Amino acid sequence: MLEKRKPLPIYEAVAKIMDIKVDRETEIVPLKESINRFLAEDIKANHDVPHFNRSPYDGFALRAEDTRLAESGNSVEFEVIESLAAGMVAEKEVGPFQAARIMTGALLPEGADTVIMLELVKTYEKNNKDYLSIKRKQNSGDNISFQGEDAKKGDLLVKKGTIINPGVIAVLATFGYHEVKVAKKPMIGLFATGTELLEVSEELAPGKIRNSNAPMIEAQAARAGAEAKYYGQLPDDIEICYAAIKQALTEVDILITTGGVSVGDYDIMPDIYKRLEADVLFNKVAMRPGSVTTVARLNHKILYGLSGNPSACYVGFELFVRPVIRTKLFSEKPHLRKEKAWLKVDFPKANPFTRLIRGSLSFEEGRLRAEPSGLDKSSVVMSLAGAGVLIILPSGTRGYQKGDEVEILLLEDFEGSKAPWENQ
Ligand SMILES: Nc1nc2c(c(=O)[nH]1)N[C@H]1C(S)=C(S)[C@@H](COP(=O)(O)OP(=O)(O)OC[C@H]3O[C@@H](n4cnc5c(N)ncnc54)[C@H](O)[C@@H]3O)O[C@H]1N2
Ligand code: MOO
Ligand SMILES: [Mg+2]
Repeated sequence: MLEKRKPLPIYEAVAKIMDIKVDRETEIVPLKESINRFLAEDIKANHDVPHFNRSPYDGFALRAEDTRLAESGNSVEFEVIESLAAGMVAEKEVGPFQAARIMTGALLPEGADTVIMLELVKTYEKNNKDYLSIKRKQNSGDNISFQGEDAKKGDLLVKKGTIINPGVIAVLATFGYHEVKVAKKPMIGLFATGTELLEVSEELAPGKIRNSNAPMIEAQAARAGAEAKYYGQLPDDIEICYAAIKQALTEVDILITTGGVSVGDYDIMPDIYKRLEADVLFNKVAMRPGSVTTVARLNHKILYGLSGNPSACYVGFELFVRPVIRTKLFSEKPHLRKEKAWLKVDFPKANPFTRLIRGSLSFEEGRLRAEPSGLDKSSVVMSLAGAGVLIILPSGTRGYQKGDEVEILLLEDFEGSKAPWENQ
């Protein structure tokens, strides 16, 4: 008689995993290689930005008080005493009725408190000297990029755990970070189990299928910010699997296997956990796909037994592996980001388990709509290609109708969420 498995609600399964204390390591990488890595320290402004008052326009820097009488019927004349390109420092102070020609980005000369745009002045020469006249009053502070207007020294700009995007790179460059302290990419061991599996490059044969889970998980790990160490395919043979898994556990702290976790004659992972004397946290989750997802602990190591069925494997990774990776990457929002959308189709069938439909999003009449990206079956691959979200359909006695508001989990988002699971 088969041992009866107790399905755990998703939030309990997630909580059990998140209770495990994981270590976090850091490393220093060149700024240019830091894209998509996770910051391992808060970034604070180590100086004001800009660190001097500067001109936002090509024009003339002068004293606003001297323009008091300038108006359309009355032009006021200024002598141009020097010309300032960006990067230059003025040699002269701007005195009464004097102006310095100035370019965008140049340090404002002493004495000047406003800049007038080149287009608004008339320039001319008189007695071998340069002059300008203006017919418009300026106020002190007009057209100046003030010191510290972008960032003040000491401001907290980017928090630890933030993914480094091109904007963050610009911030880091501004403050002189030619090297950045980032979280080390977690290394995750990976085996695909199944005697039926062919390598991707192999020709099809009767009863055999190509191994799509391993490359998929490698890509999911990369998307989450980790690296997968792929140990290869294993036949459904307990001795071979046990030896290979035991060896891999000497090298990695997180080990994923796919396949062999259900109740079939060749589903050997439960016996392997027993032999390893690993503590099985759960072996059934009240969700579909991925109900057979099994997670076990061996000291501080985590063993993930993801389903062999591709859609179940995919969902199991996103719900249970990704948040651990993101936690190791210092993220305070390690889970998939949760938002709301309207259903575009009916789901008339009630389900005893929460369903996570692989879906895509669109905007219609200003509203976010979600619809399945393919067949909603645990064994399918094709719906994964178009999946941008997981549509959450909580378990219960009723189905769902087109137009119902539902929660969705975003698969390709940089924000994440703190705790998406409440009672499911
Ligand atoms: N009597 C029962 N049968 C099944 C149950 C159950 O509760 N009672 N659960 C079903 C559910 S739900 C799922 S999901 C699957 C889980 O199966 P396993 O995790 O044990 O995985 P396998 O049996 O090894 O393979 C399942 C399926 O996936 C294909 N597969 C496996 N590995 C790969 C891979 N690397 N790439 C692509 N496809 C792969 C494999 O050929 C099988 O078709 O069990 C149900 N059965
Ligand atoms: O683990 Mo299964 O995916 O619920 O279909
Ligand atoms: Mg099986």
